[in-house]
Amino acid sequence: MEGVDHLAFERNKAQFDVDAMKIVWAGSSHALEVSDRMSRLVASDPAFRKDNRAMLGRKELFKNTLRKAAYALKRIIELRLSEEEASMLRSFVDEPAFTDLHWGMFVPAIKGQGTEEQLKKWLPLAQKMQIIGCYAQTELGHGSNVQGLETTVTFDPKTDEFVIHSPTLTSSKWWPGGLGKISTHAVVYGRLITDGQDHGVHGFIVQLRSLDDHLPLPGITVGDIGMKFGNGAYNTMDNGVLRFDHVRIPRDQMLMRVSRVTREGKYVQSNVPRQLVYGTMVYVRQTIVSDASTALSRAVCIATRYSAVRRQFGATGGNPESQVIDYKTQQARLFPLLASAYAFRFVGEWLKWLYTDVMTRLQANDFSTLPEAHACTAGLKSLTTSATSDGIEECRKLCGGHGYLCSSGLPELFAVYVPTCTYEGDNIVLLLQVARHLMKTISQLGSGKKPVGTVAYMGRVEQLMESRSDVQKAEDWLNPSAVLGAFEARAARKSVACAKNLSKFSNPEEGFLELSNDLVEAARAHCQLIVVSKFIDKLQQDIPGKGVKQLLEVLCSIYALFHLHKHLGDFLSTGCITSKQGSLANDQLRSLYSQVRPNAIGLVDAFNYTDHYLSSILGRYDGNVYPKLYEEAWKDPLNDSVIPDGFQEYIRPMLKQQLRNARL
Ligand SMILES: CCCCCCCC/C=C\CCCCCCC/C=C/C(=O)SCCNC(=O)CCNC(=O)[C@H](O)C(C)(C)COP(=O)(O)OP(=O)(O)OC[C@H]1O[C@@H](n2cnc3c(N)ncnc32)[C@H](O)[C@@H]1OP(=O)(O)O
Ligand SMILES: Cc1cc2nc3c(=O)[nH]c(=O)nc-3n(C[C@H](O)[C@H](O)[C@H](O)COP(=O)(O)OP(=O)(O)OC[C@H]3O[C@@H](n4cnc5c(N)ncnc54)[C@H](O)[C@@H]3O)c2cc1C
Repeated sequence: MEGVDHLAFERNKAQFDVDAMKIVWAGSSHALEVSDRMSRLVASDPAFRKDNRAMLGRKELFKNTLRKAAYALKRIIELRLSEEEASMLRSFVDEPAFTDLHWGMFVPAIKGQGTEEQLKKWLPLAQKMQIIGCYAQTELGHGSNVQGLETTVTFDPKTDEFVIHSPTLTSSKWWPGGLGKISTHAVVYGRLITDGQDHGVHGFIVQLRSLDDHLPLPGITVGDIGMKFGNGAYNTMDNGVLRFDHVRIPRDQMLMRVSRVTREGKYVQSNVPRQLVYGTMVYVRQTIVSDASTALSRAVCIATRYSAVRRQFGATGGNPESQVIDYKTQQARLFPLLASAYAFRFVGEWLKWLYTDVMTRLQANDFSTLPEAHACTAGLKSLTTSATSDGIEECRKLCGGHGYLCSSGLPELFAVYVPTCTYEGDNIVLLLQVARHLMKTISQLGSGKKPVGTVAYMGRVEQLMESRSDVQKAEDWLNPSAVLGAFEARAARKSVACAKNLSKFSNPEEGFLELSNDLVEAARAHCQLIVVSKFIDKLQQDIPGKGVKQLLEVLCSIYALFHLHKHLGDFLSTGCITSKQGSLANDQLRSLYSQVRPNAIGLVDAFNYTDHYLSSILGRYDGNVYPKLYEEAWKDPLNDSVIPDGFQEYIRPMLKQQLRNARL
């Protein structure tokens, strides 16, 4: 029935102030107001329609993305939107596009690695979109190992230029988004060579295409790398290939904040650490953590609403069948994902703070927190994107057969989301970076250097190696200090075990390779501890609204106890808890799921997503699923005609032949 809220009875069950929770989710009343306004603006404009994406061929799909990007910019200018509003509007357009790389990587790379002079020259051009840029780091043969890049950038003192060259096939730039067809410029990473000396990888601003006719400049070969996973999905993006044949750029197009080359060809390093060349990745990894909460909450919103609509079995005495959300197994799969979405939101908020703090310190030449920022962004990017990818797929399964339909919104969400496990650093490679940080922290404990930030607990390692949980009854697990104690002890013990095993190797690098699986597990345990502790920290804040804080406490406990249950082997084998305590945690989880149940719809409504943004019939706000699924089926191009193309040509003759054979 059109106009009827089929989920109203669920909404009436909520025991908390949903509007207040919306503010907590958005981060502030201001952020909620802006995101609400921008999402409605996009949803109400037919130019941003996206329900036909899965049906479009690559060329049509891509052209459509270009149209939307140009139209979005036109609206941003017409409506005089602020940077914050414009960025929100682009995110609600919800279609991967070259603009993501322009705003998300090209502009930040210039901002982070350019000198004042370079900022003055390039930023206005990029900000007004008079040029369009991408981030060209990865090569056909080299992605994770940035130091292994082959592209050469050789200084020619005669002309005061750099000569960029792709010496081998494997040195071809491969993957950069926006590069394939649209970008006019790129920040290109290559090995800087002066006077025959290789100074390692540096970034350079390079013009790729003419601003007059958009043709590649001399010496440049550029194109798209081809279709990617899933129909529609990430194929709106022109991931590209790029080769240089001795292309010349002026010397002042080297990004020179970290180091520079003088007119005479002398290589001069500034006082900032070399790792700042990797700064753009740190920035983007931080944004990816917040985006994880957005992607996961979308999937959870769809699966939760549909689980309340869907009924199976249990019809007794003329009553309808049971809502599948009432099955304990459904709750045990769904509610930890709901809790994870909130957990990632808050750890994302904290990571943004950490990043901003590091940036402020860098301005004052304080580089002390850079290793912590690198380890946290790398580890949390890895943890949250892996969990979100798995979570989206779990949500698809939670929706049964209908989840497999494109109109559920889940296949496309998965296909667009899953490469986050690879881009901006493969998730295993990044966890190994965290492990290095942990091993270094442990190795420095004896020197009296006090660990700070997220590794501060390592300073209590002796106590944590001995500690025993004092949980005696299920409710004791609601105590944040019981949870923190267990997670800290597990993380510390896993790291210490790795460090002890590493010390048995005469060659530490060999040991690191041999023990890398254990190191990855230790890094994961450390990252889970960060998520749990930042959720607990969030709850120390003043959170207004009836029942809001109480529900967040429930979700925090679910996040922690679900992981304790899932990784029980870790907690038991390291002796942090007993098997009895493990089973009490499980008892507590069941009770927590029951507390979430009446509030489940309210908790996903608090994400404040429009139907346009969700693009899911199963996740419709009004729960009017069946009539809309039925209606949608008839829109499929296969249903344009009763008899499909190809039937007369192939199937009718085949049928006839088979009938003839049968009569013989
Ligand atoms: C339904 C439809 C839904 C639609 C939704 C639509 C919404 C839009 C969706 C999507 C939009 C997408 C927008 C985003 C697009 C992203 C595109 C992706 C871009 C990319 O992938 S860019 C390329 C990224 N590449 C990588 O990440 C490479 C990974 N590798 C590395 O980072 C490094 O090589 C390394 C860290 C693995 C190793 O480096 P290296 O060998 O130099 O280092 P080590 O020797 O190990 O360490 C040396 C030293 O440096 C420290 N270090 C390393 N990295 C950093 C750093 N980044 N910052 C600071 N410090 C660093 C390291 O710890 C060592 O320190 P110590 O010496 O030990 O102290
Ligand atoms: C959709 C998408 C968009 C992208 N956009 C851009 C872009 O805009 N700009 C850009 O420059 N790049 C981009 N990339 C490239 C991306 O950054 C790389 O693919 C990523 O960094 C992973 O590197 P790789 O492909 O070399 O993987 P590999 O390193 O080859 O990984 C292959 C396997 O080897 C394993 N492995 C590698 N090294 C180690 C190790 N040391 N120890 C243990 N295991 C290891 C990995 O875990 C993985 O299982 C994009 C990629 C994708 C998929």
